[in-house]
Amino acid sequence: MSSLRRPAKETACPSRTRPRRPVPGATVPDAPAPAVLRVRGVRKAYGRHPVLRGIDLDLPAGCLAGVVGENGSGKTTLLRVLAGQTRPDRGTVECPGPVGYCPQETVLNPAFTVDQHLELFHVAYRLPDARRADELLDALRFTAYRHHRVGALSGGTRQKLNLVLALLHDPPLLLLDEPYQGFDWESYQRFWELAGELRAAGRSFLVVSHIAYDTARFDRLWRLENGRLAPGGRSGSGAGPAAEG
Ligand SMILES: Nc1ncnc2c1ncn2[C@@H]1O[C@H](COP(=O)(O)OP(=O)(O)OP(=O)(O)O)[C@@H](O)[C@H]1O
Repeated sequence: MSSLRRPAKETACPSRTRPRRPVPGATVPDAPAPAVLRVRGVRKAYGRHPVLRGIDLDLPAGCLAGVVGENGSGKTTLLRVLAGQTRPDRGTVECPGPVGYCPQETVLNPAFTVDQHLELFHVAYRLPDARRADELLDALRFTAYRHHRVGALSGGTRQKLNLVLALLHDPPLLLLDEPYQGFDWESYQRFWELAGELRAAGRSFLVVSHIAYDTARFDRLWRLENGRLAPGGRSGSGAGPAAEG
């Protein structure tokens, strides 16, 4: 484990900042949101190929953060490290609560239906009822596919299921790898509506994408370059997601 480094200066999420000087007579502002993710000095190499060369990152509650970077820059590796699926060579990752991880590749069984996937995850998460699943299916408008086998779904619809499975247990931190890949325009908009509602309820997101279509939607945005996070990112074409299925 590496020694702790001082994090790069970051912009706080606007909705969660505590004013420096409270106005006399005003109600006492909320305390600063506790961190849902704290990353220090994370490094990862595959053989002699360094991919992450020292990642420092903090996320408070109720923050929509993005990481953009070119293909092969290490975004998936970073998310896998944060989700605990890949062990870093050095550094620390602290997240006190449960995590919802939506990987780039679907980890679904093509022979099972949408409903069967939901039932499996219900049991795994020990959820009391199916209410949240129903709400999420409705929010992403794919209730009609409940009884379809996943192998017969389009890529975009499979991705919706992937997203629902990551959100089902209402985790405080969501790690989403190219979450709107394959979405049509309406689904893309619905994704952002849902993300906005969850952020307002205090959930935090780290969204990884090779292109940031709407940089203004993020409270924080980094660019992963040469194994390090730099503030900001180049905007994409603005034309929305590349529909794939
Ligand atoms: N398991 C692995 N073994 C060896 N090299 C790997 C492994 N996984 C990723 N890499 C390499 O690490 C680098 C970063 O890959 P990664 O998938 O993290 O990038 P990415 O930014 O997510 O790419 P993309 O935008 O194409 O999804 C690439 O050069 C890739 O070939």
